[in-house]
Amino acid sequence: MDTTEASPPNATEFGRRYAYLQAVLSNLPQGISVFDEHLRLRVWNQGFLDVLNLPAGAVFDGVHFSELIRIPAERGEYGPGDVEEHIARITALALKFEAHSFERARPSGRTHLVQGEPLFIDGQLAGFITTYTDITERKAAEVELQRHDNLLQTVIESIPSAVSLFSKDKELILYNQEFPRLLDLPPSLLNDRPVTMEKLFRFNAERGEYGPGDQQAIVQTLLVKADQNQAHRFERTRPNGKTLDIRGMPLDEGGFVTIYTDISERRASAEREQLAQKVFNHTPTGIIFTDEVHRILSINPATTQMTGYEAFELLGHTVFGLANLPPEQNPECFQENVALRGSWRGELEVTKKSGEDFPAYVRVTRVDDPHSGMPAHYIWILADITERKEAEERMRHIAQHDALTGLPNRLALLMRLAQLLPEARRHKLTMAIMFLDLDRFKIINDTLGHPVGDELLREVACRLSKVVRETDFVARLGGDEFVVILPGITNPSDAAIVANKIIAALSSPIEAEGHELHTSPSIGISLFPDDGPDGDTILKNADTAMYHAKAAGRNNYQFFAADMNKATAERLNIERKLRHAIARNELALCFQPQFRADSSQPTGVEALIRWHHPTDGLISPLRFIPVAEETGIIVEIGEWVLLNACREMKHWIDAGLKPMRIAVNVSARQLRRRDFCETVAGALAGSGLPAELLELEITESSVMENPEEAIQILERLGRMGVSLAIDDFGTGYSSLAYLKLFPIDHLKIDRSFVADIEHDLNDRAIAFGTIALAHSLGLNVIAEGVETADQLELLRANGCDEVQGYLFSKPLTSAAAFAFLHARCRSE
Ligand SMILES: Nc1nc2c(ncn2[C@@H]2O[C@H](COP(=O)(O)O[C@H]3[C@@H](O)[C@H](n4cnc5c(=O)[nH]c(N)nc54)O[C@@H]3COP(=O)(O)O)[C@@H](O)[C@H]2O)c(=O)[nH]1
Repeated sequence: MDTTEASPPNATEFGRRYAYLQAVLSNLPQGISVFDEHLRLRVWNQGFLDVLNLPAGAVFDGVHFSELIRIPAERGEYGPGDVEEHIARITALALKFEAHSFERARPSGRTHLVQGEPLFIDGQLAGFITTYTDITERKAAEVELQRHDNLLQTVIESIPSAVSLFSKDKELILYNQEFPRLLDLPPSLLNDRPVTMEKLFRFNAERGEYGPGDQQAIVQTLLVKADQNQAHRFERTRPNGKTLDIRGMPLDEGGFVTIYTDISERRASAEREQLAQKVFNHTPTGIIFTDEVHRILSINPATTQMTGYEAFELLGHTVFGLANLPPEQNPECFQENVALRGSWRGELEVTKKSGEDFPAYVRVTRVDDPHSGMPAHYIWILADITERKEAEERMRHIAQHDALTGLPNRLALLMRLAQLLPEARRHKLTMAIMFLDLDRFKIINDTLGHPVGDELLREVACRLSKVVRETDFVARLGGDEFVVILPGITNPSDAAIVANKIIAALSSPIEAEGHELHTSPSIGISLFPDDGPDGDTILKNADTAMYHAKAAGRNNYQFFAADMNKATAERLNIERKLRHAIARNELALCFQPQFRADSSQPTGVEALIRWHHPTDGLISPLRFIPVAEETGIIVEIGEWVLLNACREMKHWIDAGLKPMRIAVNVSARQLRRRDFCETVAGALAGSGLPAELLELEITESSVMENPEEAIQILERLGRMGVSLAIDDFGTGYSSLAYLKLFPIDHLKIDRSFVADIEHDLNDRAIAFGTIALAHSLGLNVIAEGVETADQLELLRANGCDEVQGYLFSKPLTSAAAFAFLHARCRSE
């Protein structure tokens, strides 16, 4: 209808136009209704009646909207509930005159699209027009399409790969959830439609998915390939390490279906398998693959190399013919155990084809059947540990043996004791432990050098090992200390027999680096269980007994006695206190005068040390000098005595005493020190005493420890002007040959010979013989310990030159000695 005509229509024309309009309305495939602004029906067609299934009588010009909708409302077409409320609600909506569009399913089974638009005439609201389009068929087609789509989506979702479908225009039109997940495509990218192939290529190129290079060029190349519309398949490893298998298939109507499958695991397992095979073939470790009862199924080359067996020689045999289980374990128990626990590891002996055995570290691992879960196979891993075992053995030997002598060391001794003691306890056996120390070893080592000392120790070790039985045990603890264990002795005398054998074995001289050495052992013996319940105690007690053997004159043995420990404790106590004695000013000197035997004129004094301990009182030198010697403290004490004795005599001379000799005792240990002569020179220089007034008393035994060296030292001292006396003469074993060579001035007869000189003919013979000997060598003789006039007379009558003893004076304090000597000299 042309509505643009300029002149208004007349009534006829208007009627014609109205008829046209009615015809249009009647022929429209849709229903149509027009309500005015008061919701009164003004225009409608048959379609409107049909769609809403309204009786013809109910529809007339001016009927109100609410009257018309009452009909479907009463039929329940707006759902259950109050009819008036439905009418009021829908009428209120209509009164809003808003555009609307909705689909409504009718009871007839048909679906209508209801679309309403407000109607304006000359800019004024004039009602609304509603069209009712039957979309039943279209809906059905849409539903069917949707069903297909859903089906397709279900299918592609069920594919365990990512799937994408590009249209012939290269737009992404379909994909499953795996597609964005596997390719890490963000929703923002996929929701921003259209998603073109180029967009995806670009996105991937930018994030480096296709590797390095010019991104634009990469995208172009890919697009060119896509244009070729050919089926393709390739693998791509993504930057995240995942490997994808990508297959593209062109569609007949254009476009592409692409399937992306994650083959990372497949790839990795293939690589693992290859690697496992390489390991199997090239590892130096033996690998044996068995069935569930340990029958060999395959072996690797290393197993052949280790055992000498080729695979065909072992296949079908059980591993137990190769790897020997410990005797206490039988194969059945072993199998049960491994089946139960899943693995076993330990050391086994493996027998080679040659019959030889070698130690192997073995690990057995159960492999279960993946379906039944039952043990199906076992993997035996064998590592030849021969070298490790040998190295361990070497290390063990080094750790437990003394490098010098090859004897077991302290560690081995303790381990052996730990083994033997429980056995001895169980079988009620007696065991002897001998602690052995070499007499004079330190002197030999210090004076002749360590190589000589080492040679001596090696020879002693050799002799000890030969003396004892194979079942006995000899160890070196270090230095010159050895321990011998006699595990099963019947009674203590057995130990004494062995001790005597040891003394005899060491009595013959030892040749070392051109020196003929004489050594002897001091042996302490303790018995288990009598002398201690454990290894530590019996070792300690054997040591204590050894100390007593030394004190008893060396080259002997002593059995441990309980009271020895008391002596040891006292010795330790003295040592502890003695270390502070000088610093705490507890030491002092006293002086015993010496006289001419014929005229009783003073010839000098002997300086004697005294120790005034603040709580223990006066401690005799007989108690502390041996401890000082043994511990080496004597060196410091000796220097102190030397300096102070020289100072006293100088002080007395300065105070008016006629100059006379002062004798100072020197211990063997002092004499052995290389700087001894310098110490003496220092004392003389420090005191200002002339060297001729100093006499050093050196015991016979200390010069005889190393006579050759003693000669050199004594000669040096002689050249300095110091005179020398051999103290305690007769108690040791002086060699006359040496005595002649010593540059000495006095021989001092020990007081033990003087004490009984009146009654004991032997002592008398020794004393008189000493006087004669000394005189024949041009030496003066001084007798000590003269207590009686008869003793003096006997000595004097037999030519003794000088005397010292209580008969004349006891040792005196400095002041008393000065007064005594000063008075005697003045009266001369
Ligand atoms: N290395 C050092 N040894 C020293 C030193 N001072 C002492 N000693 C040695 O200690 C031992 C014991 O000495 P002491 O108790 O002093 O006894 C001396 C005299 O008191 C004692 N004596 C002297 N006359 C008599 C006597 O008529 N009867 C008797 N029963 N005893 C007497 O003799 C000891 C002197 O001995 P000696 O040295 O052998 O001349 C002793 O071995 C001392 O040597 C020291 O500073 N350093």
